[in-house]
Amino acid sequence: MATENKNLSEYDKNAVPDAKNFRFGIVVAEWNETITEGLFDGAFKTLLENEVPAENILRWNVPGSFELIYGSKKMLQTQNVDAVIAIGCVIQGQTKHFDFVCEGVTQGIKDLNVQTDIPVIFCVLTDNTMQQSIDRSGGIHGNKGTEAAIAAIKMAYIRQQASLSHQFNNQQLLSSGALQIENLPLELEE
Ligand SMILES: Nc1c(NC[C@H](O)[C@H](O)[C@H](O)CO)[nH]c(=O)[nH]c1=O
Ligand SMILES: CC(=O)[C@@H](O)COP(=O)(O)O
Repeated sequence: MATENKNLSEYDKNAVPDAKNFRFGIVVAEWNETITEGLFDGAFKTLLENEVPAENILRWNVPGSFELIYGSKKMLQTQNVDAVIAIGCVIQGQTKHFDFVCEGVTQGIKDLNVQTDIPVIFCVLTDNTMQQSIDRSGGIHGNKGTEAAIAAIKMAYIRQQASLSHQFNNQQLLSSGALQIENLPLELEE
C-alpha cells in the first residue's frame, strides 16, 4: 500500500504495548532540518502520548542521514536504551548521490538490526521532492515520525518478551533437572 492510501499518523492505541518503562534514543539528521524536526516532533509527541516519560527519551543530532548509522551504533552501544529511532530526510538532487546515501543508510541500519540486540527503527524519508517530504512529516499523509515511534514501542516490547521467554525456558529446564547449571547455555549479551 502506498503512503498516499494510508495516513502515517493513524494507529490503534489499544494495540500498542505498555511503554512507560522503556527508554528510547532518537538520532536526528540535520540535513533538511525543517523536515527532520517535523519527524522528531511526531515521534516525540507519540512517545509521550503512550506514557513514555520525557526523561526516558534521549536525542542526538548528526550531520546527515549517512551519519545515522554511526550515531545509532554509538547510541545503542553506550546508552541504556530499549530501541533507537533514526530520523532523516533524503531528497533527490541533480546527481546520483541520492541513490548512494539512501542505499547506504538503508543497508547500515539493516546491519545494526542484524548485528546488535537493540532494534533500530528506519525513519528516513527518501523522496523525489520537498513537497513529498512535507506531506509525510506532518502534512496531508501524516507523520512518519509517529509511525516510527509506534514501531519502536512494539519492537522494544518484542525484545523484552523474547528475553523473558529465554530466561523462563532456562529456569524451567533448571527446575525440571533437565539442565544443570554447568551446561546452561551462555546468556546472550544484553
Ligand atoms: N543530500 C542529503 C544528504 N547528504 C549528506 C549525507 O547524508 C552525508 O552527511 C554526507 O555525505 C557526509 O557523509 N543527507 C541527508 O540527510 N539528506 C539529503 O538530502
Ligand atoms: C541526496 C543528496 O546528497 C543530494 O540531495 C545532493 O544533491 P546533488 O545530487 O544535486 O549534489
